[in-house]
Amino acid sequence: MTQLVTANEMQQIDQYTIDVIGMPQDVLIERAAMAVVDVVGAGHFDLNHVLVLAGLGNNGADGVAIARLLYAQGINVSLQFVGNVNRAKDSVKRQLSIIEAYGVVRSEKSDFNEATLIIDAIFGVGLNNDLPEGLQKMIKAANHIEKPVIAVDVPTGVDATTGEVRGAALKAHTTVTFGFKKVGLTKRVGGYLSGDTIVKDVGMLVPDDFEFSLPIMQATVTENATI
Ligand SMILES: NC(=O)C1=CN([C@@H]2O[C@H](COP(=O)(O)OP(=O)(O)OC[C@H]3O[C@@H](n4cnc5c(N)ncnc54)[C@H](OP(=O)(O)O)[C@@H]3O)[C@@H](O)[C@H]2O)[C@@H](O)CC1
Ligand SMILES: [K+]
Repeated sequence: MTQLVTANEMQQIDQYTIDVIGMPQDVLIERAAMAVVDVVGAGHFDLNHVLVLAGLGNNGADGVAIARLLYAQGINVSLQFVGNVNRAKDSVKRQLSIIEAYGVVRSEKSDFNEATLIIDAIFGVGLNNDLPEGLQKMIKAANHIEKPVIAVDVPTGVDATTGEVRGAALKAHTTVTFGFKKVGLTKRVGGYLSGDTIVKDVGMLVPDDFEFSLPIMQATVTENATI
């Protein structure tokens, strides 16, 4: 039984948790990062060279925190910031200043070929337009060499509500999504590109009077194999 949410509903829940409950945003980001690091370390991926792609919003903040945690575990990780770092949100800038102290390698170009695993933390539920041309090209190149990708919250380029692709989208082996399963991960191309989707609780709270607009998704047939 999975409650599905739209991107907007997830953002409302995020904001309620931070603004009303008073949960610090950096705590949510750290818990999101730890949730992804758990999946990275679960033994299904070659961690010889992990490449984290981080964007300029909170999805990117998750990515920078993930790079820091992997580095602290002694994993060979490099961080590529995607976008104009001057336009990055404060949450990302805080993570970038913390990671400076750890000495994590920052890679400017996409060294996809050396990477054995890509962590996609470019865009999440805040995607609100088609991706910029340059990023579309990068994503198509990454999909072409078929490196395993773990998507943070939503595969970059997938609309978390409609499941449509906004110009181009990374194909994920696994998507670690926070709080609730975004409906865009279950339908149209989004359902295919998200790969195995794991929902992880990061401590978000739902207002008592919150009205979900979507039904609770019955478990898929395979999950009901006993019937
Ligand atoms: N909130 C929380 O507490 C928690 C959030 N969490 C994480 O935050 C993620 C949501 O973060 P987010 O809202 O910052 O949006 P995100 O997806 O990072 O996009 C970044 C910015 O990019 C921009 N942009 C959008 N589309 C664009 C395009 N096509 N081309 C170019 N630019 C584009 C747009 O900026 P704008 O254009 O609106 O100025 C947008 O703001 C969520 O998925 C989860 O991973 C977790 O840590 C748990 C706690
Ligand atoms: K992402």
